[in-house]
Amino acid sequence: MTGIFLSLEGGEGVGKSTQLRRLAGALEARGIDVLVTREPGGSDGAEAIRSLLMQGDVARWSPHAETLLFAAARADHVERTIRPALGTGRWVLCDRYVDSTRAYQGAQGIDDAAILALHGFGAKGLLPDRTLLLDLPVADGTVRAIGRDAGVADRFAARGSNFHDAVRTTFHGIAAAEPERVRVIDATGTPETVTDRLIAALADLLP
Ligand SMILES: Nc1ncnc2c1ncn2[C@@H]1O[C@H](COP(=O)(O)OP(=O)(O)OP(=O)(O)O)[C@@H](O)[C@H]1O
Ligand SMILES: Cc1cn([C@H]2C[C@H](O)[C@@H](COP(=O)(O)O)O2)c(=O)[nH]c1=O
Repeated sequence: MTGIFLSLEGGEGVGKSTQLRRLAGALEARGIDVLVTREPGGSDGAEAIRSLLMQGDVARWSPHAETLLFAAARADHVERTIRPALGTGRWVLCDRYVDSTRAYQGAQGIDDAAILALHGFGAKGLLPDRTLLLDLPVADGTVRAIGRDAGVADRFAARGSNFHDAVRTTFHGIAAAEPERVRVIDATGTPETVTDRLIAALADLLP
């Protein structure tokens, strides 16, 4: 029995965590056994690496070191959490995955082929069955995130709008290159409206 692997992607404050919870509820209401997880994190080792990645000065890690830390966290997460859950038939809903590395570390000059090679080694290349890319203008996501965090930004959110524009552009490039896996979801409007769009983008996978 193999479950379905879904990832939610997008920039800061677009509503991934909100939609992950709402989507999990909607799937459970259909009788689907769901595991909600996140990156970086999702296993004991990966959560420990998350603390290293999220705290401290913006320049704490070089882009190369940062990329390796994300890949190491993902390797542990996939091995200890994601594959076992999929193996028992559960649906895994993951808040960010390898496309975030391609977008965020890619925006710092890390080569996409190198990121995918690391992913091939660390996670044996596991990709989601469907990636839902929540799309919102950077300024709108920033307003949402500031409202949530009361102005306290982590190492990534603290970067400027040029960086976040590059992240959004890279996400769009991935979606254009892999339209079957990656669906762009308009993240404007109410949470209810956005959830309806997500469910529609999963119609072919639902039982
Ligand atoms: N559709 C929506 N309309 C208005 N506000 C929203 C909507 N969805 C989420 N929010 C609010 O925006 C803020 C950011 O949402 P959320 O934490 O889900 O985003 P995120 O994409 O997970 O952010 P990050 O990547 O920064 O962790 C929260 O305060 C949330 O309540
Ligand atoms: C998986 C992953 C994440 N990031 C960045 C993106 C975000 O700014 C943070 C995670 O914060 P969140 O509130 O949990 O979304 O980490 C990254 O740069 N590269 C990655 O692979």
